[in-house]
Amino acid sequence: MMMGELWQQTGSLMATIVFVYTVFEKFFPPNLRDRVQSYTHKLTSHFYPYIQITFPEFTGERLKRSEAYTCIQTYLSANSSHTAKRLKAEVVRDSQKPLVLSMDDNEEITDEFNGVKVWWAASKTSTNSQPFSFSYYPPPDAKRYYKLTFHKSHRDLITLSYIHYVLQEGKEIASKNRQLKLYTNNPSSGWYGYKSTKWSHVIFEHPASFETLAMEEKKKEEIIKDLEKFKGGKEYYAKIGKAWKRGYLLYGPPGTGKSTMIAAMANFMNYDLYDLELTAVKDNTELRKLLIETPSKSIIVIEDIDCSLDLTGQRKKKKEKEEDEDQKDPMKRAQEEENKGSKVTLSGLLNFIDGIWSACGGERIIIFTTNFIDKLDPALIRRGRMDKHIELSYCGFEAFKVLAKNYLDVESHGLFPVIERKLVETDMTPADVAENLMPKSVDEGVEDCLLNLIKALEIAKEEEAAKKAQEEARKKEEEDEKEVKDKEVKNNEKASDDVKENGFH
Ligand SMILES: Nc1ncnc2c1ncn2[C@@H]1O[C@H](COP(=O)(O)OP(=O)(O)OP(=O)(O)O)[C@@H](O)[C@H]1O
Ligand SMILES: [Mg+2]
Repeated sequence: MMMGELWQQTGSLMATIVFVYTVFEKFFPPNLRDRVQSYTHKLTSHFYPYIQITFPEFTGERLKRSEAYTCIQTYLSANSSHTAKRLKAEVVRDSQKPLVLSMDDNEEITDEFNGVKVWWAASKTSTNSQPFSFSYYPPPDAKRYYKLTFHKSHRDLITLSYIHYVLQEGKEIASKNRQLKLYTNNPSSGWYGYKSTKWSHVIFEHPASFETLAMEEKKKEEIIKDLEKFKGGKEYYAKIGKAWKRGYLLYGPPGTGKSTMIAAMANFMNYDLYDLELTAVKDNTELRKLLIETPSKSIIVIEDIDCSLDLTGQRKKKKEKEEDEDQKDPMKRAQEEENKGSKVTLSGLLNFIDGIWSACGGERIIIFTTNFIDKLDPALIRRGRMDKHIELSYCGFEAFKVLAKNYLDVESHGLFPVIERKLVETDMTPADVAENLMPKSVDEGVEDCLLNLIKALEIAKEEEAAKKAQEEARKKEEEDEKEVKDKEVKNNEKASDDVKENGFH
């Protein structure tokens, strides 16, 4: 205990002073106490070799809750729940833990930093005007604070390093414990009312992780390393003079795990997700306002970017449309323009990704997904904007093994070699493989499920072959038709040449 340490270290005189001080603090009215405190401080500072720093819960004129106090509380909660004898339990908003334990008022614990011992005390002062209060509960206007005590010979170490370390650790622990959120953008018509916001959120509780994600092990490790490097890259990005952000382009057929990978990334990084629905964004100004509001440690996602907007530069049958437009009455045209929705342009999006706006907040990941990478404008996906392109493809044997472990809890089986062969011959998405691995009834065991998958792979192969044959037949038909047409054209040309020749004779 702190008191015991002081007895040993500063002798009985000091202890007496501290004892008197404590008695005064507990039993005397505030105004008298303040005076006594002032005298005892003067007296003790002659003998007392310790420095004390207090961190009040509320600071400033508007009494904002101090960020330092919150960080210290989190740090001490993580460290004190094993050592402190009196704890208080609270339900904290947005925390993953059902109950958060922290040291109770007037409790003290010790901590060590680089071999140096410090003392933390959770205290409160009362500004209650009543001189004596015997109520069990603290008065409503009690002011809480943490008090850090350390020997004056360690002044620099504590003030320059330890406090910084505690605040950083507190932040880190809080960010690990908090519940992740999934945000979606609101249409701008609802941005400015009472309590309205640009983004709505729900708690994000997707169970996806890199462990359960079915893909080649090597590729998975590469992505994990890339994310780790990004997370710890604050200094690196500052050194190379680049905004601390990273862009990923996930592409592949439907059902290959693009959305699942985004969820796994959010869980791995412990970042909130901002799912940006571009079709609900009217123009580039709105886009900028939305993106500016995304804080650091967030992942901004634009799914199916090729479908979201006219970002590919491939305007559908533009000429036909323009001709139609010319004949429309102007009122109707204006109304349609209004209803058409988004006018976000490729350059608007690129400006944000590249521009100075994107640096606000820092530590942000931007992810685009698409089923058709070839459809995208190269400007959108060039390296530097989308730093890493990740292909998610049909299920290979390695990916299958992950799914078999997830769904059936098996790592090897006599049927695995058959499945390996069949997966090479047939394109099946991980989503379909997973579906086939799921037991269809309570009686189905591992082998039944694997046999179901083999059957599904055989059917898929037959269907693929039939489709291929159909496609080839269609192509052949087209070629035959073309040949007949070419022949006809040639015959007609020959006939007209003959007529011309005959005419000259
Ligand atoms: N690689 C994978 N690993 C684990 N599960 C997967 C994988 N791919 C697909 N799945 C399973 O299939 C379901 C659909 O996958 P997901 O939504 O991630 O596909 P997608 O690539 O985003 O498809 P789309 O292009 O249609 O959006 C998921 O819920 C998941 O259970
Ligand atoms: Mg998806």
